[in-house]
Amino acid sequence: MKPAVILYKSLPDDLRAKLDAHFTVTEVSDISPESVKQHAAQFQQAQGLLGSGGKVNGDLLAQMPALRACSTVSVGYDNFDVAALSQRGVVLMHTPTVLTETVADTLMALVLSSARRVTELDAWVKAGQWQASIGPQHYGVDVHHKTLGILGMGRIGMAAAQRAHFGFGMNILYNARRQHSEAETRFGARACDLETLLKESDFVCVILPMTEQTHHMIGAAQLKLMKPSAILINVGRGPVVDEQALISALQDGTIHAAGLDVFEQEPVPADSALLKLPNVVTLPHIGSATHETRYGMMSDAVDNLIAALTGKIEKNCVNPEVVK
Ligand SMILES: NC(=O)C1=CN([C@@H]2O[C@H](COP(=O)(O)OP(=O)(O)OC[C@H]3O[C@@H](n4cnc5c(N)ncnc54)[C@H](OP(=O)(O)O)[C@@H]3O)[C@@H](O)[C@H]2O)C=CC1
Ligand SMILES: O=CC(=O)O
Repeated sequence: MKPAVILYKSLPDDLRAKLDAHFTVTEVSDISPESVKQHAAQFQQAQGLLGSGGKVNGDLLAQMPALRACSTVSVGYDNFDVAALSQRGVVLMHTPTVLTETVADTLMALVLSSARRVTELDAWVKAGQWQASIGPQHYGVDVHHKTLGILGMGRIGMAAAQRAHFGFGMNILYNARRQHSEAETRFGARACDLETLLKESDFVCVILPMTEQTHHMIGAAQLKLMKPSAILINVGRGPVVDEQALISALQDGTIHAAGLDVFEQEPVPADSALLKLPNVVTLPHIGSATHETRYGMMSDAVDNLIAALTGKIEKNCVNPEVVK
């Protein structure tokens, strides 16, 4: 008999057919308590869970006694209580690598659009306000040959450094837990402590996962260390930056501007002060959102679940220590 799985994300037809060939699939709209209650029998029997969004914690695990593997369509896994999964012997699979280059492109888009005021001036032109030659009040700041500080020199950090170094001749600083010799050799990147990175960077780029250690790693004190001309970019996770402190820093000129793909609450509330600031570029968490990359992520997530439940896990496992 094929293992039962819960799917909480719509898949393209070919990937859904592949999943159906291996599993008995119940598709649900989400994994909210209401949805779990509505499909209680299927959740009880499911050995696998595939999707993205929604918390997978002790409460959900209690409703899924047969669960053996989760497969998330994301690289970040802060929605999962990994300790609880590991304690139960449930493997967690994710989709690193396939999205790395696309997210680095998004980061550079935020660097360029915040420095050159692309979205602000686009709105200005479309509002019919371009009536005469522009003057200094519309100028931006240069990106090329400036200093880019990368907070989190992992897969995406490396891809961002590559773009900044070779494409824009930028100096690269980085902060991570360990030394990244490859970044130093290939991109001339310099390892430094957080304080030095904040003080010396023209662009501070946050590409960190959300963990207990990274929560509010950038707060009022850290923003004060940045240059008044500096721009903060966040493509990691919203709660790594204290959003209230960021709003104050943007309002009082502590820093120059920000480019944000992620927020403390998503979707960002419509009345957030961030949305009223002209010196902030906001995106709706689109780091990996291209047709090609989202397809690749879903494809990897399907393969990951097949490997975890019916084959051999060779990559993409968050908690390999539970694999028997
Ligand atoms: N906006 C979006 O759509 C997307 C956002 N993301 C986010 O980006 C994150 C990074 O992805 P990826 O590059 O693939 O992940 P990696 O695991 O490859 O890189 C994470 C980096 O963060 C560093 N790090 C982790 N904790 C700390 C800490 N406490 N202090 C300093 N450095 C730390 C790691 O340091 P070390 O190298 O020393 O281990 C590593 O360099 C994801 O976890 C996700 O949250 C990812 C994809 C899309
Ligand atoms: O935020 C996206 C991810 O893949 O993580």
